[in-house]
Amino acid sequence: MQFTALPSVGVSCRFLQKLGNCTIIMSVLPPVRKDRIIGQLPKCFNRGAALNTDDEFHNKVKTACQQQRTGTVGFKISKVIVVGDLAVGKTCLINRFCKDVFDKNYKATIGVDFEMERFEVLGVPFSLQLWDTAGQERFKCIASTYYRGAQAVIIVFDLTDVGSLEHTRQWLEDAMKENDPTSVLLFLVGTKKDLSSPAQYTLIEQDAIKLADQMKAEYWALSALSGENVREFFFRVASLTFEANVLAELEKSGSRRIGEVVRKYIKDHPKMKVFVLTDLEKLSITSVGCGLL
Ligand SMILES: Nc1nc2c(ncn2[C@@H]2O[C@H](COP(=O)(O)OP(=O)(O)OP(=O)(O)O)[C@@H](O)[C@H]2O)c(=O)[nH]1
Ligand SMILES: [Mg+2]
Repeated sequence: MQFTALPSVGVSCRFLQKLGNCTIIMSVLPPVRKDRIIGQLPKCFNRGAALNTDDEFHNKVKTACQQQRTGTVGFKISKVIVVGDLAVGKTCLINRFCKDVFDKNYKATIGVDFEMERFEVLGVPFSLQLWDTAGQERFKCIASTYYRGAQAVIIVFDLTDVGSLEHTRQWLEDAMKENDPTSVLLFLVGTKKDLSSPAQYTLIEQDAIKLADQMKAEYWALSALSGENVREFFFRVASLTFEANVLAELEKSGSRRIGEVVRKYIKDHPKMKVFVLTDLEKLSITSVGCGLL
């Protein structure tokens, strides 16, 4: 077996692997940055408007990650879309977290932009695909074509602009047209905290918490300019989407395991035909019959 290093492309390092006449190109990612490692479930921002108030990751998720169960906790990616009115600060928020920069000049996003952020959660590689969509009406049509398949939706408003909070209902409705509401995690995020006075902040926060409760979203307030709560927020998004992702996989692999037991039995008894009716929803075998072939 022979390996040849190729020039690196983006963050990945590529190798040519020779297997007989066959050449395989393998991509090897560098290790996850030390400041993207999550070992504990990060706290919510406000216990009155949180998706969950647990102190730790779900036990089933911790156990699966400890045992590194193949197929259940392999490399994972979740799609996250960021929506909200124009100029509320979506791009600045993503840029503060992913690149640690802040631009005070407004440059409208045209259609969509995309960032990939890599984490390690409970020892398992995990990536967030962050889709930064345009808030301007004329680009909405293009942006909405990227909504489908989101595991989390971040709805952004400007803490100094009540109108942008009111419009979040419409953004949610549009995002949900393309997604399954039962499996998407929602976050309602107020930006530009540095610009609002304590009195102004308290007022808008009351409305935002009420709305978050109605939407079943988790509420956060932050500032891309100062960086306040930005890292905490994205760690929370990464952790909750990871947890939901692993729980969904565990549920699926539970159903697969029953199928595997049945297949094995048939193989061990080639002259016997085994009929098995399973209730995959409840993961229970409801009836079994057999006969000679
Ligand atoms: N003071 C302050 N200004 C901010 C903050 N976040 C964003 N801004 C400013 O708000 C303006 C709009 O920010 P963007 O991030 O481009 O807004 P957007 O939501 O991506 O806008 P579209 O791409 O048009 O949808 C810019 O001038 C930013 O500098 C913040 O936390 N504090
Ligand atoms: Mg933008």
